[in-house]
Amino acid sequence: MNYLRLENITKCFGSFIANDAISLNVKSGSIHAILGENGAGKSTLMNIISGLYQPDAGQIYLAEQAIKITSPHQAIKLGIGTIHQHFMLVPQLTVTENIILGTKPSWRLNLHQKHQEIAALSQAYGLEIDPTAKVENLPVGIQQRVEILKVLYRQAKLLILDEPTAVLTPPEVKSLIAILRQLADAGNTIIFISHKLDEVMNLCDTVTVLRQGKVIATTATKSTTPQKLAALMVGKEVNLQLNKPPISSGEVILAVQNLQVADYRGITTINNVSFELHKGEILGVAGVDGNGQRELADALAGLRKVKQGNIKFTNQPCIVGYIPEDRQTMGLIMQFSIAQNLILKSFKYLPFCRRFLLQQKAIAHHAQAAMQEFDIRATDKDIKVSQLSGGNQQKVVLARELAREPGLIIAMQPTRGLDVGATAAVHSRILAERDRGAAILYISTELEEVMAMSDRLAVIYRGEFVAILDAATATVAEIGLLMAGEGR
Ligand SMILES: Nc1ncnc2c1ncn2[C@@H]1O[C@H](COP(=O)(O)OP(=O)(O)OP(=O)(O)O)[C@@H](O)[C@H]1O
Repeated sequence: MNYLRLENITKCFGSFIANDAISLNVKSGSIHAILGENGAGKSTLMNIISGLYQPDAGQIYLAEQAIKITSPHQAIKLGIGTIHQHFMLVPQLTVTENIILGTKPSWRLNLHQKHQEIAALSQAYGLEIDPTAKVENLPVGIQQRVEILKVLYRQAKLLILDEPTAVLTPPEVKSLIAILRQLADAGNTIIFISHKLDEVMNLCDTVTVLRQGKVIATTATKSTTPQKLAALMVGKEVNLQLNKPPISSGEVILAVQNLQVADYRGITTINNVSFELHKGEILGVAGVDGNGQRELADALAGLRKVKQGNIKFTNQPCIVGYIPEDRQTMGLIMQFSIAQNLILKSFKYLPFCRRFLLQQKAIAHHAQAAMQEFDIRATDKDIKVSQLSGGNQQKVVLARELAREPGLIIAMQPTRGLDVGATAAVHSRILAERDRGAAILYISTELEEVMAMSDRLAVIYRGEFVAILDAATATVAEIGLLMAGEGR
């Protein structure tokens, strides 16, 4: 039986057709993947199913009943639970408060009891969390868990997960996959949006590929391959192999000695970190999310105070390109246009500013060139970045940070949310920066990615570099142990 059936769903933004007569059958108790390039229309479609957007045309059937989903609240009442790509949490509230927010309160709210309930729920699903912690103080990976628990708390029958593994560590991904299989076996229906083809192949029963707002194909995962899926998404063959030229590194660009950095609470989260980074070299930082990566990156970018130790740039001045972990709060001004975001670090200088006046022609020209080079898909350079798909927002950050030919690049999860084609493009672009002579710190929780990209690989655990290894000879097993605080 089809649990969800979409018939000719169409959604336009102005003259742009984001979803073009999409028809889709999602079987009851199945895990159904939706694949597509950045901007293909996946999130728009999911926003329609979760009641955030109203379609301009088409019909939705739930358990073969024609329905209208007029609001997110109604979607929840219908048993549709969505975990969005960008979190929908209230940062100032605690984990428990976020989870119970919007649910029907009993006549007297017993927060202590609710904390216990959430703790039990999180333990039952292996998603450990402190129910009393404030969400704004949690790392991205943990915030994701809150989103998942929020949906599970509401006992949704149809779960929509928009790139849920993008922020999870390999063990967390493994446990999430097991949870999702378990939920599907128990009769829940799951829609899974991901750019990770291996995950789709491992987890999902069926996959639908979207391209430019249209359904291109629907197929059983067992009768396809990652290569075929990539080609369907992009419309041409994609090389999924990384082509890395041999390293030719030079002088030391950055020397870090006994670095100590505290987090927002004053608690030391980077301790005794020392390393050197050379011209033309990629030093990877592998580690489980929340082990001090964010504080390290912020300190190197000059955004966080150094408690002890020192950071020395040997060539002064050194332009630093910083690709932060969270593009929406740290990387972009969401209400600014693409063109404005692209000059945030250079608007004071020529050719963008002359005699205190912004030079609109130069800004427009720069935006057009960057959009072409980084394949930023948008109808116009002047649209707000809030209207871009997640992947295209990330490309705006990359385009801005790499434009000034930085001597040091700090890249934190630079391919998060990018489709296979865009990921391959970012990898080759960062490798080209390395060949140009940039020193690159590549921080990622994606172990295979960081191993493939790096020349040397530092493993971070509880704020310390527990080892710096040659990436060519290090093994996944060895790094996995070090990441877990063992095998030192
Ligand atoms: N509110 C909006 N206003 C205008 N255009 C929009 C809006 N939301 C989405 N779009 C456009 O619709 C298209 C589809 O976007 P959508 O977010 O659905 O893509 P996606 O497949 O989820 O991409 P990604 O993988 O990058 O998240 C994009 O070109 C985007 O710019």
